[in-house]
Amino acid sequence: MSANLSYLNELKQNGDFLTLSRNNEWHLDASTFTLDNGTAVTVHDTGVIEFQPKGITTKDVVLSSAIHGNETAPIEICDELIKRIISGDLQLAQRALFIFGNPQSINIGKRFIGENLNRLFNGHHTVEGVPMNNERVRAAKLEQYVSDFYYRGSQVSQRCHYDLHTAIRGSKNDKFAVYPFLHGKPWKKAQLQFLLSCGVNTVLMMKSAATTFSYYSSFVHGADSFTVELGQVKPFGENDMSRFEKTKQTLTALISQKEVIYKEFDASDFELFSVHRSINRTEHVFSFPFSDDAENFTGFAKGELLATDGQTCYYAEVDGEAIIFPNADVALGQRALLTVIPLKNTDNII
Ligand SMILES: O=C(O)CCC(=O)N[C@@H](CCC(=O)O)C(=O)O
Ligand SMILES: [Zn+2]
Repeated sequence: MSANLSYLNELKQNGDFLTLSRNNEWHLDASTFTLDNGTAVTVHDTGVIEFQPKGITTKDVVLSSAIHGNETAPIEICDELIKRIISGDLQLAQRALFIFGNPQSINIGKRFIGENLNRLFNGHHTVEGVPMNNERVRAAKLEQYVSDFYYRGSQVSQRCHYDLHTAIRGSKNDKFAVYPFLHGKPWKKAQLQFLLSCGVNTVLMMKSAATTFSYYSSFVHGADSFTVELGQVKPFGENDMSRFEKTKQTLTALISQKEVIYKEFDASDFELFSVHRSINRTEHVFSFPFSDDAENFTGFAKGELLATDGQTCYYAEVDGEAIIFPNADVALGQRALLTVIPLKNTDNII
């Protein structure tokens, strides 16, 4: 065995792909092996591991976490699933690709190292005149791993991608998902039912293209794709894992069952929002009038101040315009705030 693949025996023994990835922050040599139950395991790179069960599958499932390294609960969920699969405790019925996006940022407990990885997808990693850095290289590779995974699958399989995050602030609606812009295609009840089963009853419908991982897999690969916010960010060891039980069970069923039957769609189970606008930080002097502990989904009355960007003041345009992801520390040119309003027209959900 090549010296670089000396990790294989240990991985087979302990299934600890997370530690292996954290010990190899930006690169790990590829390798493959087969579990006793016939599932083929392929390590593509650090943080990127694929499972192909024996027999016919109907879904190609991508589960990503650590696109932001300090968002630990999703990392713990995926770590547990990977260990259960490698130990043989969890037998898969569907193809699955797990991604720990940014192992070095996990190690330093920060959102990112040099640049926010989730602003670099859909080709934004490679821009003429902008120097590459580790995150840009990683975003390009992650796109390639996802493309290859979907292309190797059956072209009639359902593609899905759940990019698991936790939010910086607390949220009135603790768990919520971002449905990437579908360019006029309908939203899917079946996906909303999957989210509900995960404990996510709040969904924000985006209305423009984005540079996020979930938008990339949705737009480029036609995947049913979401950014899923599973609560507030916490360091390792401080997550109350009982809050993620429904999510874990639903993800487990998704990859281990041939078919999963969800509850019938009922619009009253959900709080659906339409993204009203995105406010970017364009000036060094940028501030919010509310405190750091103001929660996501806090609503403002029409005319109330929402943000100040240099000389520009942004006021709520409609009663109840609510704040999502306010962050005054983003890089210049990036999104500092989303606002949402209740979704009025649900005709486009099939
Ligand atoms: O709480 C925050 O401010 C950010 C949490 C987070 O990382 N959210 C994602 C959302 C991506 C999307 O809009 O689909 C992000 O900001 O990258
Ligand atoms: Zn995040």
